[in-house]
Amino acid sequence: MLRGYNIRDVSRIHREYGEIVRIGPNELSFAKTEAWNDVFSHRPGHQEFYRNPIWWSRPPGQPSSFITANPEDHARMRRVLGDAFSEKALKEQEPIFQRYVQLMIQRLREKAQIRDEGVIVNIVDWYRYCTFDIIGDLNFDESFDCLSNGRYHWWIEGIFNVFKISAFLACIRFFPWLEAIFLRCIPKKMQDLQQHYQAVVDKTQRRMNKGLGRPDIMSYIMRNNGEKGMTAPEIQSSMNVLSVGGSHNTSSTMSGITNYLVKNPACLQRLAMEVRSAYQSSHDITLASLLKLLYLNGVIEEGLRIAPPFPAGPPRCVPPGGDTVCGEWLPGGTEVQVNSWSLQRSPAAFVLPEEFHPERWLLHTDPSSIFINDDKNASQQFSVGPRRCLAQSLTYAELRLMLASMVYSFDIRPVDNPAGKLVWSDQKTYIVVDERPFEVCLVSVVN
Ligand code: HEM
Repeated sequence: MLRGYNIRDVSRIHREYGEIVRIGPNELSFAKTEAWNDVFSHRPGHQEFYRNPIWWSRPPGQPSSFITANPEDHARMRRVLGDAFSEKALKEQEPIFQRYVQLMIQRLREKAQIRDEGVIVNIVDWYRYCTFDIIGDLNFDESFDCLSNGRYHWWIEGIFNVFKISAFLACIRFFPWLEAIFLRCIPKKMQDLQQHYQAVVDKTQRRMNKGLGRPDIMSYIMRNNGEKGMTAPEIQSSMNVLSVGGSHNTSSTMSGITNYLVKNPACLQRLAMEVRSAYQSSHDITLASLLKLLYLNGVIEEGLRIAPPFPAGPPRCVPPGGDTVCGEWLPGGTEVQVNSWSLQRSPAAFVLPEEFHPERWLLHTDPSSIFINDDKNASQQFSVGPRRCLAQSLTYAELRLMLASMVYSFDIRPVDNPAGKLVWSDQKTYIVVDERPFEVCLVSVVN
């Protein structure tokens, strides 16, 4: 786990020993579609499988958020948060998404126009600039200004350390007595973590002081926060989680998709043709119109399947008293995970699972497809059940807008150097994919 190869190790164990394997003294991994329902969905007569505290504990010194709350508090918080991610909210928030995606395109065009043969950029950085600027605006009415400055805000640089520290803490929690000792040994890191968190507390307070004025995430939280609402510390801590989860996962998915598109030029060409023939001008690209672009939507589904930003799936524990998963009885407290990486690349679920084929998601246009029997329900990057991602529509909208705007405005070409040849699936994972630089050449298209 500390080497960052846990996902691939578990995947290898699944290939060798089957769909249900033991990966720790008290831990099972499932690579079976049925397990999504058994572990995550609400099953009448069954208790909820609780979030595994080894992975989901409150970071030291921080209050509980919707991620770490017990079932009762979680339901209360989810009620408050829910409307912020409704279709109505998304429509109102569209100008925020448009502003930053257009700014990303404008900044990249400025760079690309300097030389006819285009410009080489580390696209991982640019997608992160865009998604973090969007979430800063959506959460706090304060962009992180990465796109305008062309570099990371200090708060974002700190996040990549937080993932590694969290993975390390999770390893240590397997030996509970070690955690307290470890935390005492890294006072500087703990101070950084606290300073990082305090910045969100301050941003949250500044945004709350502005009131309900704009239809961002905070305005919905404030509007819904009646008598049975969230406390100020719960809101601050939840905004912290949303700032990280609401940006890093999306930019990682965009980088993964771009990596596979560049290596599959026929797919990239088909996508560019679909997008460029659908619009007269980049200003016509709206969230509603993007829903109609079938190939674009297939590319995104395939990207989420083959380059998942959260490859392990959310870890859970069997409730007290025990329960069954995929027909197997497990005692209470058994740690379980549905290993999305293994399942989404399983030959039992998908034809040609290691290859990038957006067509597999277009069956309604091609009933003779070789992908007709693919088990689409195996790919569940947003999870299922009462704790599934609240922002699925928002995320798809953001991915569609970013990807369509990129291929509308640029020819994206491969770069013949180590960063250009990055193999996406070879990267390490510390809870999320530990992305390396990935370089592409962008050539401006005159539309
Ligand atoms: C590709 C992008 C994303 C992926 C793969 C993703 C994945 C997930 C997953 C797997 C969960 C469930 C965790 C669990 O069951 O324990 C979740 C929950 C959640 N996510 Fe996302 N997410 C993404 C983007 C976003 C964005 C952009 C936001 C907000 C701006 C967001 C907000 C949330 C919220 C509020 C929950 C609710 C969890 C709960 O009820 O406890 N996510 N996400």
